[in-house]
Amino acid sequence: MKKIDHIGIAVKSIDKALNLYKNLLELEVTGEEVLEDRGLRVVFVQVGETRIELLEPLNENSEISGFLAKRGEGIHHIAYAVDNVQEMINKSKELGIKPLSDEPKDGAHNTKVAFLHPKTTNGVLTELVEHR
Ligand SMILES: C[C@H](C(=O)O)C(=O)SCCNC(=O)CCNC(=O)[C@H](O)C(C)(C)COP(=O)(O)OP(=O)(O)OC[C@H]1O[C@@H](n2cnc3c(N)ncnc32)[C@H](O)[C@@H]1OP(=O)(O)O
Ligand SMILES: [Co+2]
Repeated sequence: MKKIDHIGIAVKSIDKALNLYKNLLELEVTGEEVLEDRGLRVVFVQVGETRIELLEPLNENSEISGFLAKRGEGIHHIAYAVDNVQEMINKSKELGIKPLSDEPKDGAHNTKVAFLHPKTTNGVLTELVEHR
């Protein structure tokens, strides 16, 4: 599978952001999911073969709170669909790219995910996604 799985966008309010994606662009919006561990509310918007992932903080300790405080709303990460996240974590280390965990973690919609540190990926926080 070679495609961009989704583009993550940090927003203050998903409901307000949907004015663009739903009301203007009339894209299909999937059900919301709450990721308590990450402190996030997440909604996906289908765009052809890929998706936009809208990320809203549930609290000030969420995984995107620092980003919103420092940079404001905007593109947060790009996620690539891969066949095996664990293999990609191992391979990234061999290539000098720094994974943020040694093992995959749970992502939205029953996925396994890993992130690569933006300092080792040209300033772009990069996510690897494996659909179960
Ligand atoms: C699960 C779900 C799913 O898809 O299924 C998701 O996407 S969850 C999506 C949300 N979850 C995650 O992102 C989890 C993984 N992310 C992280 O662990 C962290 O956000 C992190 C390690 C990338 C950055 O955390 P940190 O505490 O180091 O934050 P800092 O603010 O100190 O950032 C350190 C340096 O990285 C830069 N930086 C931080 N965040 C980003 C970003 N999103 N894109 C590009 N650069 C970034 C900062 O500007 C700073 O650069 P400088 O030093 O030059 O100022
Ligand atoms: Co994501």
